[in-house]
Amino acid sequence: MSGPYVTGNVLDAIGSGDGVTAGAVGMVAAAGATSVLFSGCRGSLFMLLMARLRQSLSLRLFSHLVHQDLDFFQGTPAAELLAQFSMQVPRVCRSVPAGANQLLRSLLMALVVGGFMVRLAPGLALLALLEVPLGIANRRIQTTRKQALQRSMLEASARTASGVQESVAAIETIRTFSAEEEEEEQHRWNLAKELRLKEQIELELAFFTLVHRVIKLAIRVMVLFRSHQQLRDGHITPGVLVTFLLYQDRVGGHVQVLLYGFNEFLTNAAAGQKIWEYLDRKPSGNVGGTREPPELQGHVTFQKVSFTYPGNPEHPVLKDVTFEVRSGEVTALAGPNGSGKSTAVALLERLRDPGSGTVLLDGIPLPEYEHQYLHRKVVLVEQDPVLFSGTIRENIILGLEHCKESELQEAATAAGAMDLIQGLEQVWDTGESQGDGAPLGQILLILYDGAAQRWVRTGLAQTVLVVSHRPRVLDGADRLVVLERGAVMETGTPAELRERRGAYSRLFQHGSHTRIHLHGGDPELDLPLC
Ligand SMILES: Nc1ncnc2c1ncn2[C@@H]1O[C@H](COP(=O)(O)OP(=O)(O)OP(=O)(O)O)[C@@H](O)[C@H]1O
Repeated sequence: MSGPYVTGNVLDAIGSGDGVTAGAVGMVAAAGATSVLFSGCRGSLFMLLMARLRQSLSLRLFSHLVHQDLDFFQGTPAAELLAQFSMQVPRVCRSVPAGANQLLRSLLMALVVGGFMVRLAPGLALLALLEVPLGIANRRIQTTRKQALQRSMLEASARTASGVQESVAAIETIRTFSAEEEEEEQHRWNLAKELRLKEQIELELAFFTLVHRVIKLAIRVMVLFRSHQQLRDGHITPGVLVTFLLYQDRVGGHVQVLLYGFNEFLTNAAAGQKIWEYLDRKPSGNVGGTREPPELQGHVTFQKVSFTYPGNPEHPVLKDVTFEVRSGEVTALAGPNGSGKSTAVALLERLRDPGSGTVLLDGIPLPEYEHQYLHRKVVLVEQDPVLFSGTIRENIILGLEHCKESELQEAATAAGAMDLIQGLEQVWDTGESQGDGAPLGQILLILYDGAAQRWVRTGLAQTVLVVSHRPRVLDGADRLVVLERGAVMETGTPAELRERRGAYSRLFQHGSHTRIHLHGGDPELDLPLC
């Protein structure tokens, strides 16, 4: 801030014939050097701050999201969540602190420099500072327009991204209906809408910038005209005029930062609006209780359980369902497609909570159990195992960080997968499939298949609940629960139900157990759920 003041003094000294003194040159140099040093420190400190902020916001958002309920993920396109991590978090972390810093700095500079100008030449200062209210008015109109357009732009970008994601995810359906051209047309339309909005934003920006420049120029001309009179009348010296003009440039810059920066700051903070909404969102339902009994019998009871998916409230999926899964037994859940078997399993896994009724484990409602304890005790072996990137070891110990190496090997051996894995030591530790080895997916499928079959056969698990369409698996169970359209139709041993010739027998009548495999599954690979 002292730079223009020192420069003006040096000029006046030259003008009055005193010449340039070493002291005056030293002051100019010191003012410049100090300014350079401080801007360097400010820049690097802010880069460091932004990097840290980005890391911690990303981490907070991710750990908040993984605890949300499934309805949230069902109702939120994955592309929108990805966009938060890849675009919005970096944008907010880059622009918000930098913007706040710039605003504070410019506010301070504008106040101090404005004060200097008023002290140097009050009449000229009032004229020069006219730029502030005019600039604010111009900016305010622009901001309102820009914010509305940017909101539409964000929505349009999210629509384009989720359109691409949906098309990629449903490529088989698109191919089946030969709807490639419709998808292309839809994407073209989405892109065209984005482009139109972008053009409108840029045109408006150009117009309002032009208006601001014209205001600035007009004020500069008036200041020069007035300062000429003041110089002529001897109210100011040429040095004071130079100092004043240099300050006017600076104050103009800072006022611009205040006007434009504030708007920019608000826009960038608004880009983070979704992030704050996600961070504020509390998962619906009860997250978990505190019970961790040392012993479990494994007796499961569904007591008058009803359930409806929030996405389809008109269609109750489970209606007053009551059945037991007894400890030490293999109970099979049977029923035609869509009868609610997977939903019942989802309730037992607490992926969802019943609308009414209760699911009890050893007579205690599931929500009373501690979250991690429950998921260590109630284990789901899925038909299509999900593979995470990483090694086989990491995939097996998912959720069991403190699992010992010996336990890990025991589990793989019990599942009958150790021979395969031993032939592929690289995969076990590195996740890379080498040479002619089987791909990772195949190994884990065999691993899970083997584990599930063994549990059914040997009763390795205390209680087994099987969901299957395979007659061999159903007939091998101790007890059956037959669901139809979300209601329990029959329960009993396979022999009793075969004899009764009711809902269970209907399952095996010609064609009734043939599944339509939209996802390319194989009925013979239907695996038990445990
Ligand atoms: N996330 C969901 N949102 C809305 N409805 C759903 C959802 N998941 C399943 N449904 C519906 O709930 C009903 C029961 O589905 P569920 O998957 O539990 O049946 P299922 O007996 O396991 O069928 P399948 O033998 O084909 O696996 C079906 O009508 C299905 O369309």
